[in-house]
Amino acid sequence: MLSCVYAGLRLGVKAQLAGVPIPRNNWYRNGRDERNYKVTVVGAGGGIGQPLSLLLKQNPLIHQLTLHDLSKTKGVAADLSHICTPTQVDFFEGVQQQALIDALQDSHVVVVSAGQPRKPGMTRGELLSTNAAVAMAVSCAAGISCPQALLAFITNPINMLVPIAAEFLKVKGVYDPKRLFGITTLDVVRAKTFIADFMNLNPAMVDIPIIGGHSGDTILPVFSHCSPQFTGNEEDVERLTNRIQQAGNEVIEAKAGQGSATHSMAFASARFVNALLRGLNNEANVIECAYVDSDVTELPFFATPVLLGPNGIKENLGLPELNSAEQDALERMLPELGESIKLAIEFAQTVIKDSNLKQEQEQRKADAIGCSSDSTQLAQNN
Ligand SMILES: NC(=O)c1ccc[n+]([C@@H]2O[C@H](COP(=O)([O-])OP(=O)(O)OC[C@H]3O[C@@H](n4cnc5c(N)ncnc54)[C@H](O)[C@@H]3O)[C@@H](O)[C@H]2O)c1
Ligand SMILES: O=C(O)C[C@H](O)C(=O)O
Repeated sequence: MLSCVYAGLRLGVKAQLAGVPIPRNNWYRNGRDERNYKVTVVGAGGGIGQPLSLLLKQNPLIHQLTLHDLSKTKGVAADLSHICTPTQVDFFEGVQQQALIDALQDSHVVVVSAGQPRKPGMTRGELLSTNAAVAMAVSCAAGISCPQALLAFITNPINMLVPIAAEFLKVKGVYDPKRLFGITTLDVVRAKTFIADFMNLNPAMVDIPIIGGHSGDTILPVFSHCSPQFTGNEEDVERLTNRIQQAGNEVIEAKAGQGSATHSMAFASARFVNALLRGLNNEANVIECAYVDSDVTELPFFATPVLLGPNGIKENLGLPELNSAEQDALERMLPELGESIKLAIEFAQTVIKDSNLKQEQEQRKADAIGCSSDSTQLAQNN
């Protein structure tokens, strides 16, 4: 470990002496330690969680990487801990909520990839019944252990789990719409790749906003704002839009029942987490598309480009100006996305009503207005 650090420092000094700029991402740069953040990965033993944790172990802003899953994190953590970067790795595992509460303690960022992936022929919406419990467990644990953390969900159905998480965070009295995210970066990563292929460019040169949500027609790439300008015709836009919208199925079919996208999602989510951390670090102009609490359309959640800062979302940059085909696509998608959000909120409210969380919420309201314990009891009985 130490020899790695010294080798890194030597390389850094040599590069400086030779007038070679030290790459931005090198963790040994200038002896300056900006490694300030604790990131917890929930679902860290899974297909996404493992490669995501590998990428985060190399992130220069993370001092503590905590892995949580029902099982497997002991081995993954031991394995990652041998990698010669200064990031400390620890793990928690087990089905008990306490393991999650302990894992999340004082996290700055929590990234959630826990839950089942689709099988061929399934829609993302069909994952709701199994994966809603993850949104509930993580939100409740975050409310206790890290109410200020940025919470970023990978788990599907993103369009529904983010509104569900918001409901549980509200019950816990810790909902901050600027700190809750559904990660849609994979759609952007795919769009950059497919457009770069078409235009014979390096994908790193391509940028395009993707708005809406994360499933089928709700994924809307805004080709009129592609940079550099998209050179194809209308048919090319239609064909590539369709490929971006269906790219999840492309991977699921190729994996033939062995899960959905994992490595590309690990790449996309590591990039998104890095953007959140750069925002926390107060870097300028950190912009990513994400599915967030929103007032840019009539829907309460919507993906748009957001400017990130020390408290999460600094500014929602809103809808880019749309051409008429994009405006039509937006109007077509709104009812479907709106219906998913409505169902999700109803689902969460039913669970809340049937659980003792409602009582907890009433108690907190009563405490806030300084009620006596007698009147609190009355409120609970009602
Ligand atoms: N947002 C996106 O763009 C995107 C992209 C790809 C996949 N996904 C979604 O990510 C999720 C995970 O995919 P995967 O391929 O990693 O699945 P996976 O089955 O390989 O891994 C999921 C992991 O979650 C763990 N888990 C399940 N319930 C848990 C709980 N309550 N607490 C802690 N851990 C729990 C499992 O033990 C498993 O290790 C799926 O829902 C998938 O649809 C989203
Ligand atoms: O397609 C899936 O179910 C996984 C993910 O949402 C994807 O877009 O690859």
